[in-house]
Amino acid sequence: MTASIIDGKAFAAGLRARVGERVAAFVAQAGRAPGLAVVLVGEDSASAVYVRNKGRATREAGMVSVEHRLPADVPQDALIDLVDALNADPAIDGILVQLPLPPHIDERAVLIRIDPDKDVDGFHPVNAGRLATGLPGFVPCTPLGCLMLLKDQLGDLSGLDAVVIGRSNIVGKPMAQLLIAESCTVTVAHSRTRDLSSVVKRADIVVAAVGRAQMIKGEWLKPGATVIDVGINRTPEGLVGDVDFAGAMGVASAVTPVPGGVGPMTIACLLRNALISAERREGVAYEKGAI
Ligand SMILES: Nc1nc2c(c(=O)[nH]1)N[C@@H](CN(C=O)c1ccc(C(=O)N[C@@H](CCC(=O)O)C(=O)O)cc1)CN2
Repeated sequence: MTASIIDGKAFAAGLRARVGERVAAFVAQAGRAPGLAVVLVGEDSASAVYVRNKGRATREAGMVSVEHRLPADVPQDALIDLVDALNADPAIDGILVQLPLPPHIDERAVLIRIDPDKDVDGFHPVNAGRLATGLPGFVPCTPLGCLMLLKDQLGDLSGLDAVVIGRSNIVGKPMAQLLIAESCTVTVAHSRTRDLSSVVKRADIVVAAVGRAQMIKGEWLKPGATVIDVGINRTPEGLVGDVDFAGAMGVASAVTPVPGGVGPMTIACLLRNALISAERREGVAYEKGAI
């Protein structure tokens, strides 16, 4: 069996185009473009690339991109003051603080300060609670992108066995919540999970977000499984995911590649969340689930 490759780059391009069309409709109704503020602290080179790409994608979709670059030694209070100013700015619909933050800054203290209704990253505990209880809110971009790819691939997910490997607040936990909401039977595995290969073997859907290069082996998979690889690991051989891609291709029915799978969906979903935030804030009518 050779699996099909899930083309996240193409799917993300389609989503960005749909967001762009709806941004144009928003501008016609509201008389202004949605505004997205991105805050980068420090010099992390991967973060700098992601922030640049976010700014470009935001502008290409017809939105206003506001970028704030702060030095690596910025005091936490100054970062929080900036978040407060963005919360109060009526032209800003979405606020994102790029992670990771330097070690002297308490990430949670910063994220909790973002107005939940401008929290387009979906990391605020209020939005985590809304997701867990089925209320409308913002869903973190990477798991939202994974879910879109899964639904595009499989249609109705109800009743399927899903294993999420990783329990971070950014990917693993919200991914599990999204799959529960789709009526999957969900197992969350992590570094203490015993006999991980047997847990993975049961799964129709595998979402790997563990942060270890090529850890999930092809022979661990159930034949015909759909595999979503969230990992971005820089190795001497180049960028690889958390899944042994070649091995998975011989067993699974569909696999996301790295690069070109989940990564591009993260930025496309950020644009979607920023647009929805602007629509909600301006009371512009939108069709739920249409994007
Ligand atoms: N505030 C946030 N910080 C971080 C998030 C996030 O969602 N919000 N996610 C990641 C980084 N990230 C976006 O910020 C991100 C990661 C990867 C990609 C992407 O397109 N990856 C490409 C490969 C690009 C490369 O060479 O690195 C791919 O997979 O094809 C986009 C966004 C951590 N921080």
